[in-house]
Amino acid sequence: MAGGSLPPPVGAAVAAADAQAHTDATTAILALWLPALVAANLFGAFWLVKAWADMNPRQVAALRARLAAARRSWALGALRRPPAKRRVTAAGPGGPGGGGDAIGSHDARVLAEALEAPPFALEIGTPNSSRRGARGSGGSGSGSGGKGSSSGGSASGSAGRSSGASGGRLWAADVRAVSLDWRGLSCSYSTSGGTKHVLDDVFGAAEPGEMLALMGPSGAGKSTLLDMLAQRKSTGRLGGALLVDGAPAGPDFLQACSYVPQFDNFLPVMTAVETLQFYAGVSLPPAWGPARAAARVEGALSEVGLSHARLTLVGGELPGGLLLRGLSGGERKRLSIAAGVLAAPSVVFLDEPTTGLDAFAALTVMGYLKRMARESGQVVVASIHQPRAAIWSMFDSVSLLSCGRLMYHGPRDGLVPWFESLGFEYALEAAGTAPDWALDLVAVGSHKPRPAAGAPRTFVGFDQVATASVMFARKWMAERGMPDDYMPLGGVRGGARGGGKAAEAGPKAEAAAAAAAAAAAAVAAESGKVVPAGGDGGSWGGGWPRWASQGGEQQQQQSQPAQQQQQSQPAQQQQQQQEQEQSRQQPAGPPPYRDAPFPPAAPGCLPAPAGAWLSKFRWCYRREILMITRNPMDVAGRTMTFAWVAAMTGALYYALPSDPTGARLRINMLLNSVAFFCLMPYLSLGLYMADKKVFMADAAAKLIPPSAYYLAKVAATLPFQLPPCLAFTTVIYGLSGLRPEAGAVVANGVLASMMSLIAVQVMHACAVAAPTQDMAFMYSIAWTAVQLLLNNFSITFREMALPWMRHGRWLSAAYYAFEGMAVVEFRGQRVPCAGGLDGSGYAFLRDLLPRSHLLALRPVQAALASPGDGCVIEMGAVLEYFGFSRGFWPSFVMLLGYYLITHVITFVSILSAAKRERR
Ligand SMILES: Nc1ncnc2c1ncn2[C@@H]1O[C@H](COP(=O)(O)OP(=O)(O)OP(=O)(O)O)[C@@H](O)[C@H]1O
Repeated sequence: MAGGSLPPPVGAAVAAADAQAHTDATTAILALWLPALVAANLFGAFWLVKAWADMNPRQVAALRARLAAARRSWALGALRRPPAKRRVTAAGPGGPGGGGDAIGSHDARVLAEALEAPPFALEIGTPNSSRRGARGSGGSGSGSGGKGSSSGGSASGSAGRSSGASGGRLWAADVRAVSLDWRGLSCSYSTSGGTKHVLDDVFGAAEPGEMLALMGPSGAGKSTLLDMLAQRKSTGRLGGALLVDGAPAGPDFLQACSYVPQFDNFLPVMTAVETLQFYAGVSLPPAWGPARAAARVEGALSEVGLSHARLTLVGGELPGGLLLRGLSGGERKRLSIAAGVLAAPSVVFLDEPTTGLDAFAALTVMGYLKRMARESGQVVVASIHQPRAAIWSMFDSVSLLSCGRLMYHGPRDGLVPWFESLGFEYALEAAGTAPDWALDLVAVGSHKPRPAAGAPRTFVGFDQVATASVMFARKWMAERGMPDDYMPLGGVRGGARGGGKAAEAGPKAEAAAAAAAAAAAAVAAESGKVVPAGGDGGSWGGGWPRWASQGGEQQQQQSQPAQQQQQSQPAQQQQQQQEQEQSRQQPAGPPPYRDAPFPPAAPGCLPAPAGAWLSKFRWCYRREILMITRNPMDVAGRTMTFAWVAAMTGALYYALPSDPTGARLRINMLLNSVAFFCLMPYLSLGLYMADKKVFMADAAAKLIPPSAYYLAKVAATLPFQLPPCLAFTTVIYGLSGLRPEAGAVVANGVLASMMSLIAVQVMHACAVAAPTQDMAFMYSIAWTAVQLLLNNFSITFREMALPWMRHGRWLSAAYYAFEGMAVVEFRGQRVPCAGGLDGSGYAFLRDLLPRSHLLALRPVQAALASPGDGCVIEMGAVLEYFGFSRGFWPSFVMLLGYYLITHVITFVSILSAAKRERR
């Protein structure tokens, strides 16, 4: 900047007034920033200590005990003697606190209990037969199937509360025993390569107290089948029927079953007991009341052997990378199971419950499940990979899949005999355990070599798999006296499938079918043990078993080539209506499962019991509070970061002068603080992404209505979002010495808070709407760029050459906040200039008008130096330059509208995320 000589200011009165103003401003500065900074740090420190205390209950209990002991000693005057050392533990209602040793011995005890009697030598084929007898359903045996399936569904409810089963177990008395029967389950996807069939005509059944293993090579369709049975599947073209006690599963089935995912979504910062309390709160009927729910929680902890760890954090990685020590893998899995069975479901589905566990932990977990099924009559269906012998022996029955086809369903001990009957040889020494052998046998794929001469034979190719599945279907149906019209269809349905590959119609498929027929004939001829049954004996090699209740037309409908199946929607609807009409006119006959849409009811449309919404809201709110306050990076971290960045920024702009130079710096600082509010919420993006995962898991389990979740989140987070922002703006305001009027301080704080809330909300919306974290970053960066560029500062809207770009102001919350804050700061503010321009102001004019001879003239310089007692500078001129006119209220209303819109966008994104399948 060019220098310039400045005549000395004149006017003693003006100088005195300036000095007084300066003193006042300094007082205002000190009155504002110091308390704000101290308060922010105390606030952050409080939550930091609280987070530590909440997450270390044992240490806190020990500390308290020490303090109490010290107080007692002091009271007794025995301070001189050191108190005797004693081990202090946090004894909770579930039992005394324990260390790692206790966990091991406890596991061993629980395992011993689980193994104590029948589980490893179970009666095959008729598990829990005494229970079924007690139910009085008189027909739910696995042999009934089809028409005769379990007609006594309603009676089973009460009878299922087997008194003998309870044995003191908490959930046993509340479990309503049910039998399941699934038929013709199919799932296919439209892919770029054509229709991909991942499940085809899968059937099966499970009885109360039965433990069923879903097995198959990778990609065989286990998870898909599990999801369909658990009514969680929402993508793909689904077909088939699920019967519960002989009747098509209704919406209430969702409430009667629970699903334990492979990977839980527990919050690392919650203890085991808090986690179960939450799940009890959202899954138990409100009518239970707190006392009964609490008893159920403690009982469940004790059932799965976690009483000793009730106060242990779940642990794991917090968003941001902080690792919390917590439950071991096996304990976590048991907690998952406890959460799944809290509401005493009739059926428990588990996706790979042993994956990731060591051998002993896996055995312990399966031991719990076995005992639970045996004692409470729950059906337990678990997908499992290569179970070790001890675990295998706990299962009553097994469903073996390959390439989406059912290879076997039935008693565990029937698996080997079935495949032996097909001509495959099982030798324990060479093949390992039965499940290992069966998996090797049915796994097919391009990389599977044909067995060498003399080596044990296995399936090679999808065609053999398809053939064997047809043979098994016939055997299964025949054994159960299923309707005669259940026949494999003759001919080829246009698709050869294998290893999850998309089906292709056409000559290739026909060739495959021919090969299948040949292979089947070879297998049958070689073994000489299985003779294809049915009227179309020669055609089974390429055909598919089909459920058909009304003869040929319906079979035809299902056996159409893929392109014919994709009829126009109205035509399909018309046909469905006709079929429904037909079935109504025929009172007798097979159950109308074929007409039942799958899933039977729109997920998430369960009638919520009265008071359930409020109760779920309360539990979600509680969980949110724990999540926020226990993560040191959340409330505490954010508040302190805001406060210290504010202190640094304020120090940069310390005590800005009230002159034209000061005006420029104030404008810069206001814009910087707005930009800061746009950037700081990036701290929360990871938190929101992690939170979304938790919500989607709960939504998939239909545990929490999105509205309850969202409102609870807003209610819990809002009070914690405001303090950091207020601390930031107050510290900066004070240090820089902005307009020292109470109204201006409040207005600035409100506008800054709105800007901060909007930015945080935008991050939340991006996290929810984006499918991945990278995409969420892209969305947020796009928004931030708009805020930083379109705020009327570096280029004003009227200066933009492209007029349409000016409409960008509607997207810029930063613009409204900046405008409002600038107007609050400058409107109506007059700075006395009786003392004349100071050196920098004069130099500024010289820079602005370098060639002006006027400024060099002595009279002009004298006038600038001493313009007279009435001289004032109108700071509002700054606003005119930027074209700012909206004051506090219009800016506030614009920001409020913006904020509400971001909430609407977030909520709509949450609704859409809740519908997405979580796989
Ligand atoms: N949305 C989808 N679109 C296309 N194919 C899909 C889709 N979801 C699943 N699949 C395919 O369905 C097949 C079966 O998947 P599924 O997860 O049920 O197998 P799995 O037996 O559980 O496998 P794993 O043991 O490896 O988990 C796989 O080939 C998979 O690629």
